[in-house]
Amino acid sequence: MSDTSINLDELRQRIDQLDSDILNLISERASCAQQVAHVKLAEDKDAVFYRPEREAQVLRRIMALNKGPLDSEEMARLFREIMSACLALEQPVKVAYLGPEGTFTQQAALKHFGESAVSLPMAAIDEVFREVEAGAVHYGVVPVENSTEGVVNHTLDTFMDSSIKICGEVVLRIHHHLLVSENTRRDKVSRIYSHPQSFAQCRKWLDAHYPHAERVPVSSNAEAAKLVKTEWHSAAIAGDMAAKLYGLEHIAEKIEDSPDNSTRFLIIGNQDVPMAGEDKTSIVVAMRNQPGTLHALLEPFHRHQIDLTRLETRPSRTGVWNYVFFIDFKGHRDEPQVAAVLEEVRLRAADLRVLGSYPVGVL
Ligand SMILES: O=C(O)C(=O)C[C@]1(C(=O)O)C=C[C@@H](O)C=C1
Repeated sequence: MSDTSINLDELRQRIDQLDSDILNLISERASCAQQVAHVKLAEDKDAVFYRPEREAQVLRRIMALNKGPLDSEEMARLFREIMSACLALEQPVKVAYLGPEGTFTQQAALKHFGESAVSLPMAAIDEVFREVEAGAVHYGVVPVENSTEGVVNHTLDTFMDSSIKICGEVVLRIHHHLLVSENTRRDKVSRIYSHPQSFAQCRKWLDAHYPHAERVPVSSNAEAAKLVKTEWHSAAIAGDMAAKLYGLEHIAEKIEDSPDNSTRFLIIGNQDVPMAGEDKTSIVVAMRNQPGTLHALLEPFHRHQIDLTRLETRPSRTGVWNYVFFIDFKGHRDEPQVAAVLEEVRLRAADLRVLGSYPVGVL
């Protein structure tokens, strides 16, 4: 045997030993999580098991401690899954998302909660809200804005009629691929299915590579992937989850026009989340229609040096609310400075509702 094979055996023995150590440590961690569940139940019989602020702290700490060679995001993803499995021991978490199966929203749900969460597809954004409000699921995941296409108005509008809270956010890099089935004649693609937003995000690429193919908009990327299965001359634009779900092959990868195309999703639920250390707050404010309204609304943020991360205006759907503003800013409602701003804005507004303070997305 050569030297290399002796080294290989030795290295594999070391890996086996390390795996046994990791196994024991993960089991010990899981037992700890089980004990945490008992403590929570002893304190409150309706205890909430999922703790977004704690999860954010655990992941950030791991990223800060990591010395490589694995990069910090990769390491955090491994711990994400360990924590997901630990939470499932305490209570399997049920999450509704904007379906069907295979959408980017499902990918976002699993990125945030890990693979041990039970994810349930819903046909529409309001159904996700309803399921959470009714207590049929613990949390919901809905898209709220895309870096290329802007805000998802339907999600914002649904907040106006709901008492639901925002418990978290997750940002997903969106990669679109041109997909075909094994029966597709790759040289004869004359029709492409996708969601209108995906067509918009891949327009330049399509104009350059498939200028003559018919572009057929459908309700989701996953639906597009499903349709392609049965048509020999069609392709779909969709993401990895849909490709895997329907067993499709890639003709071209990452065809989005903007290399940092990403979508932000909100985690909605019924709980107020304590401070994690790096938080955001989302509010909806109704202002009277009079000169200087926007200045009056924003001035306290400027004076208290609070960083606004998003401002959207939506038409009010009642007579009293002339303008409705959705505002996201850095900080938690329990921080004195944020509480002071909220009080000032409340005095100037016709109405103000805090949709939630929650940890800034970690992964
Ligand atoms: O610290 C807790 O409250 C736990 O339940 C433990 C734990 C973990 O595995 O670290 C699991 C689930 C929670 O969402 C947060 C953290």
